[in-house]
Order: sequence, then structure tokens, then C-alpha cells
Amino acid sequence: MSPTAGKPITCKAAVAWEASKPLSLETVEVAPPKAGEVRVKITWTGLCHTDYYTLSGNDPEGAFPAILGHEGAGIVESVGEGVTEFKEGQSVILLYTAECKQCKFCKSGKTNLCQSIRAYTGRGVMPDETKRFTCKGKELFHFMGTSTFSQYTVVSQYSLVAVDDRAPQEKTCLLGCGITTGYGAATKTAKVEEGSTVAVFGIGCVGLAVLEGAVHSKASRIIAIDLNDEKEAWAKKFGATDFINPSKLPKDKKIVDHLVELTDGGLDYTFDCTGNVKVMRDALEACHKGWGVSTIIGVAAAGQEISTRPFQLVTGRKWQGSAFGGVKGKTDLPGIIEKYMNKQFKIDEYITHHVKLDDINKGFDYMKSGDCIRCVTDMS
Ligand SMILES: NC(=O)C1=CN([C@@H]2O[C@H](COP(=O)(O)OP(=O)(O)OC[C@H]3O[C@@H](n4cnc5c(N)ncnc54)[C@H](OP(=O)(O)O)[C@@H]3O)[C@@H](O)[C@H]2O)C=CC1
Ligand SMILES: N[C@@H](CCC(=O)N[C@@H](CSC=O)C(=O)NCC(=O)O)C(=O)O
Ligand SMILES: [Zn+2]
Ligand SMILES: [Zn+2]
Repeated sequence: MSPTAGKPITCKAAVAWEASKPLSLETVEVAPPKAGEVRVKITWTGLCHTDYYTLSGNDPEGAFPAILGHEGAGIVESVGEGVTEFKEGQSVILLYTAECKQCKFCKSGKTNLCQSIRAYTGRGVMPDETKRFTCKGKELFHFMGTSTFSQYTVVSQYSLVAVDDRAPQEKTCLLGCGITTGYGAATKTAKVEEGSTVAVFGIGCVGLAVLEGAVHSKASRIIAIDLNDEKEAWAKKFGATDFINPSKLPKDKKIVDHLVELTDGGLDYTFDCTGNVKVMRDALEACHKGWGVSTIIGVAAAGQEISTRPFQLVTGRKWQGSAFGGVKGKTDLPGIIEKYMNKQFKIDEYITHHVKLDDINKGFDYMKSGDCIRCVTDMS
């Protein structure tokens, strides 16, 4: 048994004391896991645009002070009463989309949106309504049920999956969000078919992973769209057949019209990976009449709304969304790791930057710069 089991652990964490302020490196106390919970030593965490979104204060669920972070991998340190699925020393990936396998949603076969603990994770508390983090005498909120910006975190047993311990956590942490989300959105949510045409708006980590999914699905034409010309090389490396920078089109040419012309009436599948509601509209309207399907992945700030003429839907285009790529973490992630280990799935290629936990704010700066796909943080 771990010498720390049952005791509080003092460790380092990046604390978000308030919105729009840099994270603060602090010593925090992490309480032992209660019944149904697991305490995890986080080894690596990715920085996702959604962490930045919540830190910026635009997330209606953002509660401060908190420990953010949701793209993490680590090792089980100890388990709470009644936990039989996990044991100390196991290599795990944290799941911001939980999987309990028992709730109505998990059993429906129609969605990955397990609701067993969603109400709690949205409010930044554990399922008994309390918190496990304390700093300077104050309790800190949890985030997305994961809080990976701490050297130790406590999560529900539904919010993690055990994976092959030979897989490098420096890489597999990214399966906790961005890569899985994009890949799953193409392969599981949209179910892109062989020979179909695809357009992806926003070529960050999520957009590149949609490209990877479209390539695996054998799409015939894959059009990448981004305002940053530097993304052309990235998109082509991930299998895009075409790249368009909408800001470089002639003044009288709209991106929707250009795409519809290029593809004989529009695309079979489009994806928004920007979080911009105007782009979401373009993505829908660039779909082929009668059957085109547009999938929203990007997260838009509180107060933002999407709009289009209902005629767009009446005439057969479909608008849908995807969370965590429709992927069920416990059921599906071990298989994705196996593909990665067999070199049939990219992860390493997305990593452009590394930082140590002490430099996590520098990681956020990298994330906001145009040349960062994913920055991974060494939590040691
Ligand atoms: N639904 C889900 O489960 C998940 C959703 N997300 C969300 O997905 C989105 C993408 O995440 P991520 O890949 O990490 O973010 P990134 O910021 O890395 O990627 C977004 C890309 O979109 C580009 N972009 C911005 N505006 C436009 C525009 N008007 N037209 C074309 N391209 C544009 C950006 O360009 P530039 O570099 O110039 O800014 C950037 O390359 C975010 O909103 C994130 O919150 C993330 C994970 C899971
Ligand atoms: N709290 C946010 C929620 C934004 C959102 O849609 N989150 C995505 C994951 S983004 C990961 O990087 C998601 O999975 N949503 C489904 C869910 O159950 O939250 C807001 O309210 O804007
Ligand atoms: Zn994310
Ligand atoms: Zn469930």
C-alpha cells in the first residue's frame, strides 16, 4: 500500500485564483479519496484551448478559485472505499467525459455523455458536494472532474481509465481531450464515409485530429480552412488535400460560395473547430443540399448563439455537435492506445512545445501563439 494512502498529500499545483489572471504556482493540500474516488499522481498534462476559455472568464460553469486542466495522464496513488476497478500504480488517463456504464445515458447506446456525475463536475465539486483541494486555508474548486494542473488530484472512479503502462504518458495525456475529440468527431459522431468530401474549419489540435479521422475514413477530398497560412503545411502533413485561407479570397468571394463551387454543390461533412459562431454558420451552409452534415466541436463563449435560415435545414443539411468526439473513455481509449502503439495513430506529431509545471503560464502563451499545436506540461 502506498505510504501516503489515507493521508493528505502536500504538492505543487497551478491555481486559478480568479478569471483572466495568470495561474499561480502554489503549495496545495490534496485530501485522500473518499468512497468511489481515486487519487492520481499526474505526470503529464496537455494545455487545451478550453482551459484558456474557462480561465478567461467566458465559461458559465467557470468557478474560482480552482485547479484547471483536463488533458492529463498519471499513476494511481490510492483508491477510496469500494473502488475495485483501479489499484495503486496503474497508468491512467483522466476523463472529463465520465463513463459509469450504468446511467440511462451510458446504457442508451446513443451517446457518450454519461450523466452520473456531470452535475457535480460542472459545479467544481466531488459527488458528495465537497472539495479535496485546499490552499492557504481556502478550498479550491475542481474542474471538469479532473483538475490536472496539480501534481495530485482526486477524481471519481468514473473519470479515469486504466491503460497500457508501456504507453508514454508524455504523449498519451493528449488522448484526454484534443486528439480524441477531433478523431472521434470524424469517425464516431459524423461517421465520415469512404469517398466523401470533408471540410475542417480551424486547424489547431482538434482540427488536425479531424483530418486524421477523415484520412482513416478514406475521405476523397479533405479541405482544411484556417486564417493562418502557416497551418497549410500542418494540414497537408495530416492528410488535407486542399488548404484555404478565407482572408486571402478575392473581396467579392465568400468562403461558403467558394467551397460550394469547389465541391459541386457543397461538402458531405464539415466540422467547426474554432468556437466562432460565424464560422459555425459557414460550416453548415457549405454543406451539400439534401445530405450534408455539419458537426460543431468548438466551444463558444457564454452569450454566443448560432443562427442560420431554417431553410438550410429544411433543405436537408443537418447540424449536430460532438463532445469528446462521441468517444466513451473506458470503452474506447484502450483501443486507441493500442493503435498508437502499433503506429497506426498519431500522437507525437501534435506536440510542438514542452514546459515544466513552474512555467505553465509560458505554456498558455505558447497556446495562444499561432505556431503551437499542443504544449505538454511535465508535472514532476
Ligand atoms: N467539443 C469538445 O469536446 C471539445 C471542444 N474543444 C474546442 O475546440 C476548439 C478548438 O480547440 P483547439 O484545436 O485546442 O484550439 P486552437 O486554438 O489550437 O485551434 C483553433 C484554430 O482555429 C483557427 N481559427 C480561428 N478563427 C478562425 C476562423 N474565423 N476561420 C478559420 N480558422 C480560424 C485558429 O487560428 P489562429 O491560430 O490564427 O488563432 C486555430 O488554428 C476550441 O473552441 C476548444 O475549446 C476542444 C476540445 C474538446
Ligand atoms: N462549461 C462549458 C462547457 C463547454 C463544452 O462544451 N465543453 C465540451 C468539452 S471542451 C473540452 O475541451 C464538452 O464536452 N461538453 C459536454 C459537457 O457535458 O460539458 C460551457 O458551459 O460553455
Ligand atoms: Zn480540452
Ligand atoms: Zn453513465
